[in-house]
Amino acid sequence: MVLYPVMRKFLDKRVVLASASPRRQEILSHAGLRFTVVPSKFKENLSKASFPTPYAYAMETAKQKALEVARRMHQKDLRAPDIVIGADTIVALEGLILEKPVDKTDAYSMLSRLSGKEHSVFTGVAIVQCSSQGGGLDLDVSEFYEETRVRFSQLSEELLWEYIHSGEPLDKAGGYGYGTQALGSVLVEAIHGDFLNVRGFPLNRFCKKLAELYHPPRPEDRPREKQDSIPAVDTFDRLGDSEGAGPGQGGARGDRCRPRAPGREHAKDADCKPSVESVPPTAVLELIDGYKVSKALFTACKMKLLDLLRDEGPLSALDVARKIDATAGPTGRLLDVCVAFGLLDKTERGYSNTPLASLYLLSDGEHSLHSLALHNDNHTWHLYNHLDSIVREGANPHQRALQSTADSPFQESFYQSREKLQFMRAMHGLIKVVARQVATAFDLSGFTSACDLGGSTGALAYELARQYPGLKVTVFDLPEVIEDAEYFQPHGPPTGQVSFVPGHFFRDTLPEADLYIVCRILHDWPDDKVHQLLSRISRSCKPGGGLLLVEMLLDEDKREARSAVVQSLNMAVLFQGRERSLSEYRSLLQAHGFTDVRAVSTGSIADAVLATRA
Ligand SMILES: O=c1[nH]cc([C@@H]2O[C@H](COP(=O)(O)OP(=O)(O)OP(=O)(O)O)[C@@H](O)[C@H]2O)c(=O)[nH]1
Repeated sequence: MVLYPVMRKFLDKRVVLASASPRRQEILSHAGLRFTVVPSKFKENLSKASFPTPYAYAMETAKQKALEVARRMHQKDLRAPDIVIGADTIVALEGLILEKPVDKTDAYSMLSRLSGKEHSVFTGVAIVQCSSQGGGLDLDVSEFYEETRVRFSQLSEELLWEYIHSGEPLDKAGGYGYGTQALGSVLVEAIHGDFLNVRGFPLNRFCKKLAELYHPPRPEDRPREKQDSIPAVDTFDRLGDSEGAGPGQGGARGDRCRPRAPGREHAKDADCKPSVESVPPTAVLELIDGYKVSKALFTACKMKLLDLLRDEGPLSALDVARKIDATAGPTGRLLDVCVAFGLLDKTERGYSNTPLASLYLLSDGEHSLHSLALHNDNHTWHLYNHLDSIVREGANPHQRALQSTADSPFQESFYQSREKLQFMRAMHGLIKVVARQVATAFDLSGFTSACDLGGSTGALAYELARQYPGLKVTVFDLPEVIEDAEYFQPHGPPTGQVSFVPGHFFRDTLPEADLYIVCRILHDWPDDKVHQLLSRISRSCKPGGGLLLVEMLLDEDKREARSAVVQSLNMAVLFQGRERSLSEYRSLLQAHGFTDVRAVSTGSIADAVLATRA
């Protein structure tokens, strides 16, 4: 699936990533870019002292990596790719440039320097546009860098060595890895900027750079565009031109047939008919096939194939089929789909789980989304068969049959059904993957008591308690939820910071707290119910108290934040709710006396919005 609209323009281009970094490959392929990996042979030995700044060094190294690949490919094939992307990530601390440690002692020296301090991570990126004509090679290089500030906790010797012995530091700039799959995240106290930049590739700025390179805005478009925005796909025309000016050669604008996303043609382009060459069908075909891929994932989860491969893998398709009592041919094909979508690795020894599957798809992992997959398969999937009638009539057939009293759809639809525990596990997994980012999005150390309304299993409450030892958190949820919350308690001795109180947030008195939290609750409801709940919170919240909303934020135009617009449709399918943009939440909050509304985008399944009771 192509996630970033700009990437679609590159589907028919030969794009090469001149990097052996698995993280760069992961970031770009998740964003929907199709590319071939050709690791650069450039020796990273430029003299650091000859560069005025650390980022100038990173940009030059990135450029040399990309140029080496472009030239080598041209020599070998007499045809260079269309675009070569190179990158280099470094850590800079007090004028010192740290790259990948050469061994454990080097890792120790880097990490002990970083301990207790703030440093910068710079990634230099070079985009080399190639055109080969008459045997020659024209190269047009564009470079940029991104900076992210990272603060480390004070690290004990024991923690340092334990981390070094994990083996993670050795292939990473500065000797540490950051991100949900990286152990090194435990070392990081705060981060300011693009976290993907720390992992090796600043995706957001990369897309903006592509926008700048391939289509500077036309004068008549300019007032509509925000300074910092990523243009939508229909502004990327130079890449799609089959003839005329090539990359870097300029060319008159507006006088050529400009391919646009279907349905987005401007009136004046009506005579420029899109063709299968200028608008390839790939994106539509991928959309048509999307459900097959989801179903393959659900089936792999339902058959516990990933658990099997964890316990007994690597296994051949035949062995897997024998062990699950299935037919070898289709089993192999199901496994191959999992390989193609990054869930499994396939070698001559057989199939095994990738880190992605190990972290999120085992049935019992700490961050398992296995139950979420099963819940989608067992419940949500069927509702989508009624999407047309939901769109027509405004509610799913389940809701219409129940004629639910508008303030208790959850009780009827999940918590009083056999699906209750699976639904709780699904939601628990979802919150766990974002809990740390939400808990640290703002400094909440000034609050001493918090109440998580509809806090379910306590997934966020326990994370808040971990991050803020002085904070006591009450989870307020329906009695039938609270009675099962004990199954989800984290391992280790209880600290007494988290307690559970049964109640209904539309009917019962809310527990007292300095900070109220509503995490993925408001999106379940239409505006009138949201007003009702905010008004109840506002009455309980003392002046100066806080309200932390955790929701996926739509962009203001509701067209770019893809997962949020899909989730918004999903809320209509499930509960007659919807996702909202920051300005919509701001007006709702202000209407109930909350001011100083600030938002932090986590880049994950929910963003964080903090407001203060005036
Ligand atoms: O949190 C993380 N921080 C950094 C990384 C990885 O660190 C390396 C940085 O090294 P470099 O830029 O020189 O890239 P290489 O791995 O050598 O690959 P090239 O072939 O492009 O030179 C990079 O892999 C980051 O992704 C990380 O993984 N997590």
